Amino acid sequence: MTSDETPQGPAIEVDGVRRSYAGGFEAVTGVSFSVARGELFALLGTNGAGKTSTVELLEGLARPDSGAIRVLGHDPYADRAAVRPRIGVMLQEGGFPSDLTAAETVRMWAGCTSGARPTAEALELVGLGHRAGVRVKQLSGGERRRLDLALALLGRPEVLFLDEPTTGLDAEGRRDTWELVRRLKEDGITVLLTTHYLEEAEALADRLAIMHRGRIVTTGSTAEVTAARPARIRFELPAGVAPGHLPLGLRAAAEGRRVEIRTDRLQESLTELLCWAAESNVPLTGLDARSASLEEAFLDIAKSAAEAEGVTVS
Ligand SMILES: Nc1ncnc2c1ncn2[C@@H]1O[C@H](COP(=O)(O)OP(=O)(O)OP(=O)(O)O)[C@@H](O)[C@H]1O
Repeated sequence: MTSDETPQGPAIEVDGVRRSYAGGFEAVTGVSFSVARGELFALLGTNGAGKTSTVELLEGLARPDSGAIRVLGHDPYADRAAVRPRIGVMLQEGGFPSDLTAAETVRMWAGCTSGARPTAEALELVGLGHRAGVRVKQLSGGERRRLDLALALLGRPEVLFLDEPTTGLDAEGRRDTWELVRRLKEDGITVLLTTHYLEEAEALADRLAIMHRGRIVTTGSTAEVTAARPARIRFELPAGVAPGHLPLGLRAAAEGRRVEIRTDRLQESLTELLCWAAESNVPLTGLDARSASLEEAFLDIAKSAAEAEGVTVS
């Protein structure tokens, strides 16, 4: 262990990082966040927000123009030899020779990984034990993603980078991967996840950051990110009862008999609505009350960021 490494310090620290590409386009414009050991942190964002550009810096594949990055206490670019054996990277496209079997692929990869798990263990870990002898080209898309994951886990990493791990998987494959990621977390692995699936971040992340145009627009737990967004109550009024009959305090938008109320005080508004319905003897068909989802928060954030830039989003 080197002097700059604190065992209890964050697994990842990013401070004021900027990255430009040839031609001067700045894709990452001053990003800061930190990820505690054993935490799962999700990096979300609109298309082209700069997630991949940021993650590549953390993986030591490029050097930031300015700002500082520490992964397990080291600069991942300057000190790549110290960091690389301790991280696992699951790429979006594995790109293996398609004529090799799953087991041969793992063995080939193990040849360049220090302290690699045995092949059978790596395949079992991702539920591919029974597919060891199958050629890569005969694996399903979901199985190939799991093979990508087996390779990322081969060196027993302390920090795992998952880039869109469930893209192309069906609902069951996605749930299986989530279970696996949860188990890895229970084993104490720190995970940095990028995903376009907000429900994936909602299901897995301890904390998350939403990026837009190279910067972090909001960060926190799902509950913190959604807390600032209004909750929603929906129902249908019976014929003969107009939305105008609702209590004045409830800001209701109506379309025919369907009513939607947006509120920052879900419990109070719901109580007010239910008391009114009981007193007035009005049945509320299809009543549904819920806090804002991460998806709503994300869409709101993307919309306000675009509006601030003068772009209209429908
Ligand atoms: N090699 C490159 N040269 C020039 N510009 C680039 C390069 N790579 C990415 N960019 C630009 O940098 C910006 C951020 O790209 P990046 O791939 O980091 O975003 P992202 O958030 O990962 O996007 P997505 O969700 O669409 O994959 C985009 O505008 C992209 O066009």
